[in-house]
Amino acid sequence: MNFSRLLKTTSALTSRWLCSGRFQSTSAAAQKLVDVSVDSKTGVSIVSLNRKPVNSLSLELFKEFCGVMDDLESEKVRGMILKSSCDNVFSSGLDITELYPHPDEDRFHAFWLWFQETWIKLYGSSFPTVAFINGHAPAGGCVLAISCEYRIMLPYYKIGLNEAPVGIVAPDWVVNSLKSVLASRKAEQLLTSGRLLDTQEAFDIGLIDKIVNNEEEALARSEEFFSTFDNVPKLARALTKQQVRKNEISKLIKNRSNDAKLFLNHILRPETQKIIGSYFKSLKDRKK
Ligand SMILES: CCCCCCCC/C=C\C=C\CC(=O)SCCNC(=O)CCNC(=O)[C@H](O)C(C)(C)COP(=O)(O)OP(=O)(O)OC[C@H]1O[C@@H](n2cnc3c(N)ncnc32)[C@H](O)[C@@H]1OP(=O)(O)O
Repeated sequence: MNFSRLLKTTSALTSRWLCSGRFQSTSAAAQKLVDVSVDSKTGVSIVSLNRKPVNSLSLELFKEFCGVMDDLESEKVRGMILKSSCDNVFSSGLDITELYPHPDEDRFHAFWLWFQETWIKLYGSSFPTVAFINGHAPAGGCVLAISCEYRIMLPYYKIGLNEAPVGIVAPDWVVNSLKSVLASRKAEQLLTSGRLLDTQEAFDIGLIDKIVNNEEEALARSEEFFSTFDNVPKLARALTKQQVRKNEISKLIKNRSNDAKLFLNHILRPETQKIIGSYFKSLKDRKK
């Protein structure tokens, strides 16, 4: 099966979940969780995550984001910049309330499939993608950033994969996305320590590509990146990117339901619930 068809294909079980109207946000019409605008100078789409206060990643946000990615694919956009509308936070990662306390199993299954779908669409997109990391990007926030092709970050924020200290083990598709950016040894150090790096450290190890001081500079640096493809036929670029990324994506597509089951079992374990619970409490207590 060719890769474009594989991207559109998923198991019957997965399709049933992804297509079902269950877990529809009642306020979806009232509040957009993902905003899209177009930079009139460059024709590039700017996609802003807009789930206040910290862009924690919920099932509803994933669904909306996937819809936006489908639109951008069919409009054949020149490129996309992913950023945040929240002050100081790009994304705070998975919404912990989707994981704790003891999530509803059906909702959690759907939540995980939509997280996978988000990664498949972002990592496998045909158009060039830039993450403008305009705030902290821990855990799932970092996963979004490393799924893009190029990363530009404002100073003094933190980025990394701090799953291990939260009692969560990263699946191979997340590990391999990180290894597509960093050498294996650096990726392992970052994952096993769960350390969050500041902008300068992230730049020094190659986790991000550029440091900028403001949005204007970010747009200029993004444009430099997009223009490196101006003389490359769109289709050839897209197929080449997918050629590089297809093994990881194909592996997940064939294993989606199992990956969801594994994660659910892991999350439901009393020890995992306990660790996530005390982590969440410490997050809340920080402000007291
Ligand atoms: C077989 C096993 C397979 C395992 C597969 C594993 C898959 C691995 C792949 C990805 C996994 C990802 C896991 C996650 O993403 S878990 C989430 C991890 N996130 C974090 O650790 C970040 C936590 N948040 C923070 O550190 C800060 O909030 C920060 C982002 C730095 C922003 O700080 P600040 O601006 O000071 O804002 P507050 O801390 O006051 O936050 C405002 C309110 O938002 C709540 N909050 C923050 N983050 C989350 C979150 N992720 N989920 C839910 N809620 C969150 C916070 O508690 C505040 O609430 P309140 O106002 O009520 O106090």
